[in-house]
Amino acid sequence: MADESWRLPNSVQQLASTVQEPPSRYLLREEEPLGRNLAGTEMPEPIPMIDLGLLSASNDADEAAKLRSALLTWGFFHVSNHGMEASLMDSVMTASRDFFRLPLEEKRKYSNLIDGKHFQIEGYGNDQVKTPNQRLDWSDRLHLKVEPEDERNLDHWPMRPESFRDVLHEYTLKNKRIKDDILRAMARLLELDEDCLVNQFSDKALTYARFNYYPPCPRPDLVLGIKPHSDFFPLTVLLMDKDVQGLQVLREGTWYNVPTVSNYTLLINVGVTMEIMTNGVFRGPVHRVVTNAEKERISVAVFYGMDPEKEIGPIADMLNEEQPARYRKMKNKDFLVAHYEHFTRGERVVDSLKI
Ligand SMILES: O=C(O)CCC(=O)C(=O)O
Ligand SMILES: [Fe+2]
Repeated sequence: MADESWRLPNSVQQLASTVQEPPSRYLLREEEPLGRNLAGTEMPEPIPMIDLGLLSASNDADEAAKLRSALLTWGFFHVSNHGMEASLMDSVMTASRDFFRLPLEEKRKYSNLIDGKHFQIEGYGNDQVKTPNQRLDWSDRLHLKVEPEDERNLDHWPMRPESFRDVLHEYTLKNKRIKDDILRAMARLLELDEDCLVNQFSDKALTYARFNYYPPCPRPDLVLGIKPHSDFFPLTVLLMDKDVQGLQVLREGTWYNVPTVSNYTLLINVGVTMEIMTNGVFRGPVHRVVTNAEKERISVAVFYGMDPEKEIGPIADMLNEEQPARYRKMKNKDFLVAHYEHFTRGERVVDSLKI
């Protein structure tokens, strides 16, 4: 029988503690479409910081202008004054760190491989490996469905550290309000009805949390923590490691380093579904994560998606004769499958939907 062991990736955390050189499957190749220079460039101006409390309470014109500029240039923005307690943000980071510190056999209880073989989206592990020469990312992750709440697969929710489940539940509740405030502000910028974007997310809408763990890497010049991608779901709320930089954003052909933030802000970005809904006005930025030779890095992303049965397409109120639809419609769940196909090849699914 053919050797299929290439389908089963290692825990990168374990690899990092045992090898001097990353195996060749992790190394960037010369023909890398977006370049092999991983150093990144300093941003010409920082990603805007939006005072969400001010923006939500009074639709403050300066904050709205900053949000518009952030969405049109970076596709990313920081939010402060968002109402989430600093202590909760610390607890999320601590629970994540404690989870990844558990022995491998404990983490594997939540594996994303059924019977150690068949890939599923939820659980602890790595990307699906589809071909023997697929380049692999230098990270492990835990990916969990958090909403709809009655569809949570608690089998995948860690029992250790003990606080993990409660902390994630609490974090999800607090994040939801932040997401709605942001969506309302974005709808106002588009001169849509204020609830137009919020209403795209029904009670069947999917929300996933993804805990990313990037171990130290002996070759940060040749290995990526996460390959270039645009997020799929309309909105991502990211809690970044306060001490270790790693995220890079692509803008007009240049990779920019996103500096760490020491205060309790959240980093928000839009994804390709938002790009389609807004008919290409708010574009899902391409980003990637580089590794660090000495330090581990952790991030926690919450991805806000839609009902899988819903059809995704440009919002009707945004279309007219001058602005015809630029993207085909597609059922969300079919779109998600197409996204993962493109993702493992390092391509953007949204480009395949352009009319
Ligand atoms: O680790 C980060 O800063 C970004 C992670 C990311 O891009 C993702 O999980 O989609
Ligand atoms: Fe991402």
